[in-house]
Order: sequence, then C-alpha cells, then structure tokens
Amino acid sequence: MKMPVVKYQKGDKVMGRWPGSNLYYEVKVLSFDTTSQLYTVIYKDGTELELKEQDIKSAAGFQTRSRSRSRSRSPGRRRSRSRSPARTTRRSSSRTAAAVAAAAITDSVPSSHRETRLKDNLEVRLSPLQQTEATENNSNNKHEKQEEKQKEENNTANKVNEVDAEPEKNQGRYNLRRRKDDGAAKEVAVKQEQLEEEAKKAAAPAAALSTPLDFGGKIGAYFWLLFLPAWVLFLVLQVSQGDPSLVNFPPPLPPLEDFWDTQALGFVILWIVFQAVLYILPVGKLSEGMLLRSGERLKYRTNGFFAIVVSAVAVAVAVHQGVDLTYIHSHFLQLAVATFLISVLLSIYLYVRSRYAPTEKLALGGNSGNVVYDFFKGRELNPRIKDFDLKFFCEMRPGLIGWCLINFAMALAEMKKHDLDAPSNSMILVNLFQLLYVMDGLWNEEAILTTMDLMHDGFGFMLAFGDLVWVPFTYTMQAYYLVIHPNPLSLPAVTAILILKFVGFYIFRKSNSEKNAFRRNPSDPNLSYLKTIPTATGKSLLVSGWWGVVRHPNYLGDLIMALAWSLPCGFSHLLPWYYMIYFIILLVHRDSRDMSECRRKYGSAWDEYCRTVRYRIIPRVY
Ligand SMILES: NC(=O)C1=CN([C@@H]2O[C@H](COP(=O)(O)OP(=O)(O)OC[C@H]3O[C@@H](n4cnc5c(N)ncnc54)[C@H](OP(=O)(O)O)[C@@H]3O)[C@@H](O)[C@H]2O)C=CC1
Ligand SMILES: CC(C)=CCC[C@@H](C)[C@H]1CC=C2C3=C(CC[C@@]21C)[C@@]1(C)CC[C@H](O)C(C)(C)[C@@H]1CC3
Repeated sequence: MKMPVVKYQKGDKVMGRWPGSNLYYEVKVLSFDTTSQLYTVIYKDGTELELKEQDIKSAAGFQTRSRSRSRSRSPGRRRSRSRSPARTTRRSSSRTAAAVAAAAITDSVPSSHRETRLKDNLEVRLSPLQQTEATENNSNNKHEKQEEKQKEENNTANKVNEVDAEPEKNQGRYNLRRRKDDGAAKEVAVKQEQLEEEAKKAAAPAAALSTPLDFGGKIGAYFWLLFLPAWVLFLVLQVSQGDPSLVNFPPPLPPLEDFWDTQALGFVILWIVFQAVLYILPVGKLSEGMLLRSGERLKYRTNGFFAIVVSAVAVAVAVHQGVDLTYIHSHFLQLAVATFLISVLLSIYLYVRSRYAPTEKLALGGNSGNVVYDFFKGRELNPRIKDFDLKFFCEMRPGLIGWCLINFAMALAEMKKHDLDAPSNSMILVNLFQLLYVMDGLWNEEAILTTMDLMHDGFGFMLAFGDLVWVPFTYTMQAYYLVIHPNPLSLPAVTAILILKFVGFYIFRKSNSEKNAFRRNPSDPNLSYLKTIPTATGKSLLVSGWWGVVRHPNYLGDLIMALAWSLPCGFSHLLPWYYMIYFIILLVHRDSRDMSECRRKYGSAWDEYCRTVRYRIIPRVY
C-alpha cells in the first residue's frame, strides 16, 4: 500500500498564504488531516487556519528571495531601530508579504505595468525604518503613517480571525450552527461584520491585479470582439426573414447605405440623454455600494423605477401625440448600428481613461497588459464622471428600459401589420413577462450592487456593448419574431405559461433578495434562522435557505423565466429560443467564473460550502 506523503511535519515553521490574498505569513504546522489533505497551521498571533499544501511554502527559500529583493529596492530598510517584539513580528511579516505580492505581480503582469505595481506594493508595505536625515523627514513621515496604518490593519485582520477562530475551536472545522441560537454571540457577529471590512482592506492592496484570463484569454478577446457584433447583425437580419431559422444560412448583406440612418443615431442619443437626465435628478434613494478594495464605498442614485415610470408616461404622451413607434420595428437595423457605434466610442473612452486611473480603482480582471483583452474586459471598476457612475447607469437604464420600449413598439407593429385591435396573447405575455423582469430589476435596483458585474468586473467593451446593444437588440427577439410569426395560444397554454413564469420569478426574487439582505446586514434578525459558514475573510456564506438548495438559486429562477418567455412563440423556429440557449451558456459560464473567484476569496471555506451544497444550478442535475 502506498503511504501518503506528508510534506510538512508537526512543528515545522513555514510560510502560509493568507486566504484570499497573495500574502504569506510565518506559521507553525500543528497537524495534517489525511482525509481532507489540509494542514492546520497557527499564525504568530494565535490564529489557527486550515491550509492546502499549495498555500504553504518552505520558510528557507522564501527568506532568501525576500531579502534579496528588499536589499536591491530599498537600502534604507537595512537600518534598524529598537522596537517591541510584536512590532518586529509584524514588520517582518509585512515585508515578506510584500516580497511575495511583488513576486506574484512580476509573474502575472507584463513588464510595462510591473514597475508601477511593484512600486505601489513596496510603498504600501515596505517603508523606511528610521528617520535619521532631515531631508528624508517629509517622505518618511508619510511612510510612517502608512506603516502605522498598515500595522493597524494587520492587527485588525488578526482580531477578525480571533473572533472567527473561537467558534471553530469550539465547534469543529466550520460553524454550521443556527444563527438564531447565537445569543451572546450576536454582539460578536456585529463586531465581526465591522471588522471583516477592515480585514478586506488589509488583505486587498497587496493582491495581484491580474487574475487568470477569462473568455479564452487574449485570442478569445479578438474572437468575441468580432463575433458579438456579427452575431447581433445576424440575428437582426435573420428575424426579419420569412423563415427566420437560426440554422439557416445568413441572408445576403443589405447595401451599405441601409446600415446607416442619421435620424436613428439622433433618436438613440436623445434616448440616452433622456435617461441620463432622469438618473441625475435628485429623486429617490442614495444607496451605498459594497466596500471596495480601495476602502471606499460609493453612493448610487437608485431611482430606476422612477425612471421607467417617467419613460412610460413620456412614451404614452408621444404615442398620443401621433408619434409612430413602429419606426423602431422598421429601422431596427439602423438603430442597432447607431447604438453599436456609441458603445464602441464609449469603450474607447473607458479604455483611455483607465490608463490614467490609479491602481486601486482598477478591477482584478482586465489588467493583463494586452490592449485588446483589456479593452474587451474593461480595466476600471467603477468609472465615474463626478458622481455619474457610467457602469451602473449603462447596466440599469438606457438598454434595460430600451428593451421594454422596443417590445412595446413590436406590439404596435404587430397590430399594424395584422390590422388588430389589440396585440396577440403571445405578444402580451412576452411583453408583460419581460416588463415585469425589468421593473423588478429596477424596483430592487440596490440589489445590483452586490452582483458580480458591479462588484468585480471592469467596465469595458463587453459590458458597454452588452448593456447598450446586446440587451435591447437581442433580448427583444421574441417580440420581433411574433410580429411576423403570430402564434395563437389556447387558454390552458396561457395559464400553464403564466404559472411557470411566476414559479421562476418567485425563486429568482426570493433568492436574490435573501443574498442581498444577508450581504447588507448579516445580523438581520429576519435571517437569523439561516445557517452560515464563516470564512477567513470575515464574511460568511449562506448554507441553508435558497443558497443551501443549489449554489446559484437565482440562476435557476432566471432560467425558468427564460423558458416562459420562449414558450409563447411556439416550436416552429429556433430563433425565439435563442435567448434560452444563450442564457444557459451565459449562466453556466458565469457560475464557473464565480466559482473560481469565490474559491480564490474564501479558500477552504468555499470548498466546504461546495461539499455541503453539491449542485450548482439545478438540484440533483447540475
Ligand atoms: N438576464 C440577464 O441577461 C442576466 C441576468 N443575471 C441575473 O442577475 C443576477 C445576479 O447574478 P450574478 O451577478 O451573476 O451573481 P450573484 O448575484 O449570484 O452573485 C454571486 C456572488 O454572490 C456571493 N455568494 C455566492 N454564494 C453565496 C452564499 N452561499 N452566501 C452568500 N453569498 C454568496 C458571492 O459574492 P460575495 O461573497 O463577494 O458577496 C458571489 O460572488 C442573477 O439573478 C442572474 O440570474 C445575470 C446575468 C445576465
Ligand atoms: C455576451 C455579452 C455581451 C455579455 C454581456 C452580458 C450582459 C448582457 C449581462 C451581464 C449581466 C447582466 C445583467 C442584467 C442584464 C444583462 C447583463 C448586463 C440585468 C440588469 C437584467 C435585469 C435583472 O433584473 C438584473 C438586474 C438582475 C440583471 C443583472 C445582470
């Protein structure tokens, strides 16, 4: 029988990675669990954590690397001064951490970026030790402050883990108790919540900005840049055909002049400006975003519901005044091309401004150093012009509300084309379902602040194009299809589709609200019945309720709704099912992106969550 090889032995002093970061601290090995293959290690401040072998490095090789780097970069640090043992420990650990963070950055970031990032990290982590020369006074004071701040942050991080470590000691590896039973622990939980934010700050600045590349990496970015607009063009041309099959050969391209209509561009600009004005009106709540790596918390004007109501009134007035909205149907291609142009210009602007953005404002992905990839993925996390948040605005306003406007125009076009007094049942269902989806999104606009796009993704071509072109011009395929291909529905069919839609909606809304409420206030008494797993970052993971059924219950609800949107169009063509197919691919990919991101952030706690909640989206299936 083959004996398991245990690389580190009890009592070994090694360097252990701080979960969710690239920081390594000196730790002592306490034990090794052959079943879970995890080492229990203890940090110098008494924190005990379980680490995988790959998160541990031998201390010897580590110190050599660290010393040689620090000597060459900052000779000032060779000077010494008397300080407390605690201080010595902290300083040496942060020094080492910086060296590792720098090493990580060196490995993953192209040379043009290396120097700046290296410098950023060294400035934060490695400060001169002594104020001896008068000329150094000013800068050293600054460094001293940074150093003290860093020390405080590190201490806070340790405190968090002391709070975290207690329940672990008492109750085994993870805390799976009911939160209602907490009693006195409530106070600790509140404290923990405050401290967790500090802990994030402590870990974040040294984390490498470059994460593994998504979307097929650099080659993938070229592909998507060409494929996504081409696909929209294909759909827009195909849907107006008599036989709009997805598998049909693309129809011949119309003459070049058919692509352009200056008036269409004018309407698109007018629409975006109108939405921007509604967005900046001092109406509605100012909501707080999640804590950023920079330690900042941004404020967002969440008046989306107000915006859609005012837009609806404006559209109703316009129709009443004789404006022919079927123009949208007859100029669909030109409107899409004009919007595409705007999305490209916006993406160029976003990329250029991101070159001047400070490091802490950049997203973790999208900073590969490859211009095309970064242009596609987006570099800056929350680009703003004063308080005007470009990403939030684009994701929630012109495209999303435009989607409903286009659907409505399709209903009018259907009536006009078939000389009807009212839209067909199928058209009404599609319009109402998607309107409900958008209105719900806007009513719960605050919840978008805890989603992946807002919290993690940079704003670049992918989202600019996605928000402005992809959503309004491809999510409206079902309504467009029904204009040319009516699909009469019986009452039982209508009822069955309605039930399906509301089941999906219920799962989608409840699960999104549960996570949003928990992220905003983990001590919310209304959520006290939920079980949680604490993580080393201080944040907990829900492991019962909706998030205990599957790992993405919100995706499940969304997919059921997508099914209900396609069913009214019948089965004679694949095109109205395009959204369903695309959405499965999108959500499966998002789920795997989110899994990697959460594993990076939460380490073994995430693995524990995945062991407890085994299925990703569909219970017992996937
Ligand atoms: N119609 C459309 O085109 C699209 C719709 N959507 C919908 O938008 C909504 C948001 O989706 P998306 O942003 O992808 O992802 P989620 O809203 O599911 O957010 C994922 C994040 O939630 C947190 N999380 C994960 N598991 C847990 C847990 N067990 N307990 C607590 N927090 C957890 C993690 O962030 P952290 O721990 O950092 O808080 C994770 O990164 C979904 O309903 C989706 O269906 C999405 C894409 C397209
Ligand atoms: C292929 C490609 C260009 C991908 C870009 C993806 C975007 C289209 C989507 C990413 C996440 C989105 C969300 C919504 C719309 C689509 C995009 C932008 C959303 C605003 C729709 C309304 C929902 O209620 C929502 C607020 C939950 C949702 C958030 C995510």
